[in-house]
Amino acid sequence: MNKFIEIRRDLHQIPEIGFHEVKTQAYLLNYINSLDSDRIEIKTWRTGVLVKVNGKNPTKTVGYRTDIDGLPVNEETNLPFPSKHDGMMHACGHDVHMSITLGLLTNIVNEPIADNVLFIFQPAEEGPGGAKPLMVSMEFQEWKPDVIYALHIAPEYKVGTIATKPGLLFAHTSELFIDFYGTSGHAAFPHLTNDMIVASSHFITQIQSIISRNVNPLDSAVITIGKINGGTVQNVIADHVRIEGTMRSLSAESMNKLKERILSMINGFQESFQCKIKVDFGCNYYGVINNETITNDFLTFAKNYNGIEAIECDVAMTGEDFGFMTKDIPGMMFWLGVDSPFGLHHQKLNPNEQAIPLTIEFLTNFFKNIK
Ligand SMILES: CC(=O)N[C@@H](CCC[C@H](N)C(=O)O)C(=O)O
Repeated sequence: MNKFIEIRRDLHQIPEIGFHEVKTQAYLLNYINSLDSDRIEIKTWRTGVLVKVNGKNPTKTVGYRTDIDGLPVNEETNLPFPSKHDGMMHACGHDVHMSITLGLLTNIVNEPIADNVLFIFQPAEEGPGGAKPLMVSMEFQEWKPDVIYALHIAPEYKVGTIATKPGLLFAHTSELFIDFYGTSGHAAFPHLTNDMIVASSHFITQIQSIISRNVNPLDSAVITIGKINGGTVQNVIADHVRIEGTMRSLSAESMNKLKERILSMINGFQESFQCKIKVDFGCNYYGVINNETITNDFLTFAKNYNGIEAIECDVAMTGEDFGFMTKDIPGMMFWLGVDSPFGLHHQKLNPNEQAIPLTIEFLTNFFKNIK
């Protein structure tokens, strides 16, 4: 079996959530240290790893970033190498991202290019966000790349497909955590209580009108509530409900509008339902904005590469803290086809591993041709 498919299977078994990637970091360091080259310099940053491969005749540093965290999803793939961590899974493909990065790193170490290459194994992409604090760290600043690349697996595309576009590729995001506090009591005497199931249910439906009535229809936004918790038993009125969600928008202005409207609805709901409501916007990511020239050059190379079908895709409402990197450093991200019948964040996500060796070979050749 291909060595990097084996590595992907090892990493698949040890998913860890953001800033807890302890076993993952140890696994990565163990592999990177085995490369044993005097061109390599290694630093750790929290649970992440930075690896600089010094070039033969460098005029710049080219960055390549992979995320390394898993998700709190209960795996149901039936694969022979399932997650060993209960309730955790690499359901966003970061195991595939890491193994491709290790393959590219190995090839660049074996056949260095002219420029330095910085490999960034970044923690906490799914939350609370590793890119922003990493970028202000001394470790990153000392080796800051001049240009930066990254990929994300795309279950909906066939293996061999690469999709991207210049400009906005991934949306601006903000998490949304809201707690409703009322008064509990007997289910038969609602007039003596203040029912937070009723208040939060109205709120959940009403916030969807922000999308249809407050956001410019020529712009786009999404509000998704993915989790509701509240109440104790069927005949007691709930005095606390917590809802958890995420918001997406195509513009930073619309994201501000979403937050503004949520806050003003909260004021109204506190008044009309006579309750206390607390909101926390959690982690916020800037949209991934691909540099025009870098992306067009990448697409031209990919379109002419044997075995790759390169297409220009639409913007997606997914989020990525790689957006903080493309905000500051010229760079680009692309979707990589992995042909899984189940999508990102699904408990049955099953990427086709043949994408791993193919992408390592493609990226190695691409890096050799970076001007
Ligand atoms: C590629 C991908 O799926 N990214 C995540 C990023 C999540 C950011 C944050 N935790 C949030 O929920 O807003 C996504 O859900 O798009």
